[in-house]
Amino acid sequence: MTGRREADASLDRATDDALALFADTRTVPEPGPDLDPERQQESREPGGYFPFDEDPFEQAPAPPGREEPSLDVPFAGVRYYDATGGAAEPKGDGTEPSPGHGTPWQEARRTAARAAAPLQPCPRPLGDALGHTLAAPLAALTDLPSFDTSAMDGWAVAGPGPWRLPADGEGILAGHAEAGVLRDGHALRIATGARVPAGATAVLRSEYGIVRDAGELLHATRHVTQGTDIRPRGQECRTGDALVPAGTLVTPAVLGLAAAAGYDELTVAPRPRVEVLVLGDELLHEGLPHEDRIRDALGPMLGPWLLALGAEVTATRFLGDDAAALRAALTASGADLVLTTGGTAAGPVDHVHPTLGDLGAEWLVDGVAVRPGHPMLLARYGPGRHVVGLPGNPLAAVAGLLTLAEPLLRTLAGRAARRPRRAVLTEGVTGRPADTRLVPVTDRGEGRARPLRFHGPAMLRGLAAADALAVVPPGGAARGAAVELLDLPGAL
Ligand SMILES: Nc1nc2c(c(=O)[nH]1)N[C@H]1C(S)=C(S)[C@@H](COP(=O)(O)OP(=O)(O)OC[C@H]3O[C@@H](n4cnc5c(N)ncnc54)[C@H](O)[C@@H]3O)O[C@H]1N2
Ligand code: MOO
Repeated sequence: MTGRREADASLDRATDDALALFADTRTVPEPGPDLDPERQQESREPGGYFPFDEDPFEQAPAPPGREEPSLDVPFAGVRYYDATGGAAEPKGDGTEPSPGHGTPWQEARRTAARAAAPLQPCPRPLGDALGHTLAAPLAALTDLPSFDTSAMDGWAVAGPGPWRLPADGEGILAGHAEAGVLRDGHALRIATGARVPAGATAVLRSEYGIVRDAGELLHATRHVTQGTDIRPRGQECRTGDALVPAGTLVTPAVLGLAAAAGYDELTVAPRPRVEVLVLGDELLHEGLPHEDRIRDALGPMLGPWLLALGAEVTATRFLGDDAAALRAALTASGADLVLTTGGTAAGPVDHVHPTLGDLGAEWLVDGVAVRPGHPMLLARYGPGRHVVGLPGNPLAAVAGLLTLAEPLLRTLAGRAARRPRRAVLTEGVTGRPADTRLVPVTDRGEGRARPLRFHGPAMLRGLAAADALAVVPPGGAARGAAVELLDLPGAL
């Protein structure tokens, strides 16, 4: 235990330094638990239980026989596709890029962000604007408050006390102000939010006043100065002030502010329309996996995440491994973005590349130097018609969603880029020299992120326990190195 505490203390000390030196994350990994998916443990532990003082997601070396197959072995017969369109046959002359090469991860994200222009803004009623992006700055249509307002229940007073009260006990309620001038030396009951009458110099809270002389005179138990407990007109904003900039996501708070500032509708970028095409004959949509068939894990995941990314899912279609159906669905789609899952590699029924090639697609990103997810792709197959191909392995698909679909949707929806979040790793992460790694991590607080087990490309167990994906630069990162975190859409 002492050793662990000392290690934590030394990590704490390292945290600030490492965050300050964030740009330099390509530190050599220290020897430590091995997180390389090629060698990582599969998802079972003997008995399936963990002692309470152990974290079930703590890394552990892979027991023999449970390793994932190595990705370092070049594939025989793999087809490579050029970036200019169409499918290129393997040249077979040894000049093909080795699997794992592709567009560098950061460049792929930049390309995706620049692939499209923001959609045409449109007005939306407030009640229908949540989750959209403001296409114009929200400028106040009124001063806020729009009149001098009492901040407390009590009395509006004019000049120094004691003050004379009206014989009939009259007062002012919010929304019921009578025009009238309060004369010096007089007071009037007032409610929070009511308009302060002309002539009033302050509001005396009810707990700071005593009424004497048969209800005729008000005495203060605290000193009140000019303006006490009055919210002056325009205190929060003046008409025309920019309240939030264009590109802001319409949250419940933005809706409230817009209503307070006088809006009935907002000018927003429409949600990009996304059609999801789930490929694979092996997929089941209910019940237990059986024989050689498995449950579709992507259909249920992508819809909610796309919504959280600002998109509207117009349809989710299950096409099996049918090239003609894929071609027909792509051709018929009117979506801003078609998202396919599976079929991006070079297997006998991997139809995504050949079909896009047949449609004359322009390849914007064809493979990314990232693990998992390297076969992901982005192509344009007509004006304003984009397709992101996600690999079939579920964690690889999520890597593709956040690498290519997220920046493209952000641009289409006119959303401002978020400031990258950073954290230092509590464990070193190994990596291949040319590939960025995206590793599920939990947020340990104070800028620390703990890499999780069960992060193989075909696994979702680590991701389901994660707060974010850590972006580990090529070559890996040492314990204590600062890395960027990609928030998972559900946790935004
Ligand atoms: N010759 C090569 N083979 C493979 C390569 C390669 O470079 N050359 N890359 C491997 C990697 S890495 C990945 S990732 C996958 C990508 O393959 P595809 O995009 O073609 O996907 P599929 O082959 O259709 O499926 C892969 C895997 O994922 C399962 N899957 C598919 N869809 C779903 C779903 N909706 N829910 C759950 N699981 C799904 C599928 O059954 C396969 O097990 O290619 C490697 N091969
Ligand atoms: O490693 Mo693959 O790229 O499973 O995604």
